[in-house]
Amino acid sequence: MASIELSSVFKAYGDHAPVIRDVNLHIAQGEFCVFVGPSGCGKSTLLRMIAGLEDITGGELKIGGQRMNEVAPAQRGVAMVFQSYALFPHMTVYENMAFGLGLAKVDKAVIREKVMAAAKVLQLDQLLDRKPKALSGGQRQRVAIGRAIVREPGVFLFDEPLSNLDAALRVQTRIEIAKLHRDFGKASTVYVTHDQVEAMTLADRILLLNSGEAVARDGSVAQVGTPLELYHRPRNLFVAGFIGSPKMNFLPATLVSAATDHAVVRLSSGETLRAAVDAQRLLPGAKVTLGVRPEHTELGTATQHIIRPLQWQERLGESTYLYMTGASGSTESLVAKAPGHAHASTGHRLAIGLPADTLHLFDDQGLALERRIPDQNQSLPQAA
Ligand SMILES: Nc1ncnc2c1ncn2[C@@H]1O[C@H](COP(=O)(O)OP(=O)(O)OP(=O)(O)O)[C@@H](O)[C@H]1O
Repeated sequence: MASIELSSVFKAYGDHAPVIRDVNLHIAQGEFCVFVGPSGCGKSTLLRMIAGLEDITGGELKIGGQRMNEVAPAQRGVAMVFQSYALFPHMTVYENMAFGLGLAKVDKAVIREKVMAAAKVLQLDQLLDRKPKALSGGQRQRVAIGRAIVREPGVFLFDEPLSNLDAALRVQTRIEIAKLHRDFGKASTVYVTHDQVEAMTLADRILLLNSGEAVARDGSVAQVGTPLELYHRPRNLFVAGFIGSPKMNFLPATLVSAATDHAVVRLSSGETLRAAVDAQRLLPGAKVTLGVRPEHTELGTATQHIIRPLQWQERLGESTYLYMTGASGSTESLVAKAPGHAHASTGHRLAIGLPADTLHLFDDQGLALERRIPDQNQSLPQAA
């Protein structure tokens, strides 16, 4: 049982540019925190620094209130589950799960009790005599998780544990990990993934790392927050573009008028739109970027709308993605998510509704203006 505290944590390999810059984060005991970001942003490095598998160049790491920078991995009270499973091929499932406890000289009867209990939870009890090569990918990953569970660590660290599984097994194992955390939720968990669906569904809080934009920001924190905070209130263009699939549409625009509860902007097509944001810090004429998620567009003219010709459509059954080209004189494209029964012919001019309270607005530095929207949580009524 342990909290994790990262203070001004920094990592550089030799003379190369830092891969982690100034990360400050407090993960409460029992919290499930997901590190997410594009390939190469440094999320595995940050996890490995917590595990003790990478040195910390600067700053401080505390686990359970104790400084850990110089403490050996085995003494940190953490258990790590790797993408590659890292099972011993010559040992059975039972021996793999018992190995760490054996090293720690735990009594054999106690080891047996713990391994059998974990095997039952993970539905491995019929497979204990098998060697890893006789298991499926999903079963191997369950053994790797079981090996971590039996140690009853204060901190669980997961490094892309589902990457080697096929799509269906990923979903199933993701749900199993969420249930395990709910049922044994005293341990703090840090989970690294580049998959935003895993991040959204598993996390109490997400830490998104910058990458690929300005080099000076690589490896720094883009935003920390609950999954819905990052989705509804992304702090900047990078976060807005990373969270959500298909990605948020970005349309260049010019500010026409600004107030504390709305802004009016003109697109390069000449169309004007109102956005429910606090725009008082900007002056009319400012260059801005309007953001709208494909799933928040509405077909038709019932609300403020823009007209765009249809270029392409993808019919998925449950929904249809409509890909529009820019209006004449503009190059930007737009993706709208429509109901599955919707379809149109290429070249048809469609009215795409963009309600004011679904829009995001970013200044010329890419920073979001605060949205003036109601709380996005809606409690469902309970059936009698
Ligand atoms: N031993 C090393 N020496 C020098 N650079 C390294 C070393 N290990 C990692 N890096 C660099 O550090 C950066 C972060 O790597 P890291 O593996 O943490 O990224 P990641 O976000 O986990 O990416 P991925 O999702 O692709 O695994 C990368 O640019 C990588 O090339």
